[in-house]
Amino acid sequence: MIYTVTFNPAIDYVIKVDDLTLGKVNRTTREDMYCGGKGINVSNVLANLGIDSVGFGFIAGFTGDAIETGAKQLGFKPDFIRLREGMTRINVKIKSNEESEINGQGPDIHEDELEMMYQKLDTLKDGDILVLAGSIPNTLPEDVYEKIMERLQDRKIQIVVDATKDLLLNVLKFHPFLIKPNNHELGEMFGVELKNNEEIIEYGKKLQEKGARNVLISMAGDGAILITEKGDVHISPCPKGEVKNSVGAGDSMVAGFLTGYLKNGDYEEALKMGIATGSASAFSEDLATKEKIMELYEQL
Ligand SMILES: Nc1ncnc2c1ncn2[C@@H]1O[C@H](COP(=O)(O)OP(=O)(O)O)[C@@H](O)[C@H]1O
Ligand SMILES: O=P(O)(O)OC[C@H]1O[C@](O)(COP(=O)(O)O)[C@@H](O)[C@@H]1O
Repeated sequence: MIYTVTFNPAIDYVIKVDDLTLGKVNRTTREDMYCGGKGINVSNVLANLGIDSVGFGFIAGFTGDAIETGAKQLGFKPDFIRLREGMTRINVKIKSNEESEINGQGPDIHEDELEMMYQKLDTLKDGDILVLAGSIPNTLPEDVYEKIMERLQDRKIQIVVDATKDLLLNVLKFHPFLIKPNNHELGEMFGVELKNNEEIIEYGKKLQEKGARNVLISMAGDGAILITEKGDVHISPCPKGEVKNSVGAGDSMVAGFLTGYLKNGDYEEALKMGIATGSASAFSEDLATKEKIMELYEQL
């Protein structure tokens, strides 16, 4: 079974505003609301691709209720822990002349509530896949993903981590199966700006030296680079098209990669499915449908 963990789910409020002006009343020309948060997006797109998953995470308040109901409609099994106080965040994504995002910090998670998550994770078995994705509310220590991986290290569970900075760097010693920073996040981790593919590969390999097995670096409209545990480097462009909403493109790429990999363990196939799925989400208002993914896959 595939399990996704979203410590910090969100309602994504995606609005279009002509010529956003700070300090003035702006009016939207379009608004959409989606269940979001990185693990939830991965489960959503896996469901669109016909693959079952269970969504773990923390929810709170009426926005949390909406996430729980939404998950069932999206086609994956919600198994969220309800926090006793606070509110699942609403992340605002503004599409204007530029794209801007305001992501909330999320509700507090108390020690006993975190313990409930550890107990759920203790039920995972050899052969399961676990996706740890997204930020954590800022009341939690930056080593929480590390603690989860340490706890599971004796089981044959393939773990994917999609997070940034220390949350990601701290887990590398436990050899995650896959990590997926984007090129900017990769540069930030080392305090450098990466200007070309050679530099991206050089720094991607540093994450491998620190313990990651496969490193997938997404580069938005420039495609992605995969550095595999076998030492191969695959560089892939992505299809061209009209970008409608790139929120969740990275999460979609993770779902596509896993779907491709699960066919027969082939990394080139995984990358191809990852690219097609990421781009299918970027070219859609909502996340990728199977039909759109396969249309782009055929073009690659
Ligand atoms: N402008 C775009 N045009 C085509 N594909 C895109 C675009 N933006 C994202 N994608 C697809 O989604 C993948 C992940 O996008 P990216 O923006 O790098 O991830 P993240 O959302 O994690 O920052 C890319 O590798 C690509 O396949
Ligand atoms: O947990 P974080 O890092 O704040 O990210 C949460 C946001 O990321 C998303 O999952 C989108 O992620 P990507 O665009 O990187 O795929 C949104 O749905 C959500 O609002």
